[in-house]
Amino acid sequence: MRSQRIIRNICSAVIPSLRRRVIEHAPAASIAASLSQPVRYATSSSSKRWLERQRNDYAAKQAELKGLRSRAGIKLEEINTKHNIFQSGQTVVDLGYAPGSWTQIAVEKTAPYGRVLGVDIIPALPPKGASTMQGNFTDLRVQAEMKRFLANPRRGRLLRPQVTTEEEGAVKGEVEVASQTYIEQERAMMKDEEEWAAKAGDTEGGENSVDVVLSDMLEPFPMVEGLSKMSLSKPYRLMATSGHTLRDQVGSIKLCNSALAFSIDVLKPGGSFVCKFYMGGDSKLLMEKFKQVYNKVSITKPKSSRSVCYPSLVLLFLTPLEP
Ligand SMILES: C[S@@+](CC[C@H](N)C(=O)[O-])C[C@H]1O[C@@H](n2cnc3c(N)ncnc32)[C@H](O)[C@@H]1O
Repeated sequence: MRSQRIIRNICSAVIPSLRRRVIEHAPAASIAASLSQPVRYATSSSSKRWLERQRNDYAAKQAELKGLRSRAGIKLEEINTKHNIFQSGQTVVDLGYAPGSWTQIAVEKTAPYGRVLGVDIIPALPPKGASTMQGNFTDLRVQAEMKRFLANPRRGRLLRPQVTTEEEGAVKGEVEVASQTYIEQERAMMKDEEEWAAKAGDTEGGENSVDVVLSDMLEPFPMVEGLSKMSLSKPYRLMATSGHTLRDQVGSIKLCNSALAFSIDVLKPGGSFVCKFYMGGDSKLLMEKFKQVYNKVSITKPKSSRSVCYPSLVLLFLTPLEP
């Protein structure tokens, strides 16, 4: 009886939903067994529906074929095909990058000399070729750190071309890369960053440093389950939407306002801003703000966007910025 009570207490502190579903009627042994089997979630009827939908979803299949971390990357590809946002060598900032498929697309489209900086409030493995920070984007100290990163045009950028084919290797950099060890390359990069930090002092900088700002942030919802996924390779996904339309719209618009202010600070004239938000509520007001700042404002709903109970729109803003 005592051991059952101890386990019950641990469970109630860690996984409230399990407490409700399992503990009330289960003996201690089966409680322990169920704790070691998070697969439970995958067998619920909503998870089955989700798996079924993923199986029949062309964007999910495409994403899997391309090795993307989620189907969201296919939406960004569609937007890029339509509006031609990315060029090789650009600097891209991805706000709310986790799990990382927009970042993956940005890295691919700006290769080999581009640089991509992702920021997210949850921990997630940085996609290959990108730099990432973990923090709450709405915190101005996090934004200051990002601006300091962006101010140094060499930071986060591959200084020498990646040798991918024999032909490319023969053109540039092959001898230099081959003659340097990994440690030597790391040391050179650290020296460069130290010199830059000494030169820049405490200033944030970062104005006119970014070609594309992406924002796919959604207002996080408090964690209620899924804590077992809290790892770098399999991060816990903050629940994206709460199911309460107005709450989600308000949260999404708040994050867009933050991203808009940041984009004004860092975007180069002629740069682009891609921002997702839920239409409704104050979104008309937000649109007016965007129109005051950007020359061209275009609303687009990618083919691969799922139709949800209220329309989720991806907005594309093309500059130049007004003086
Ligand atoms: C829909 S997901 C982004 C998916 C991503 N574009 C991709 O392709 O994989 C939204 C992300 O926004 C992040 N987010 C929400 N609020 C944030 C904040 N204040 N600061 C940083 N990230 C935030 C969430 O943690 C979540 O990972």
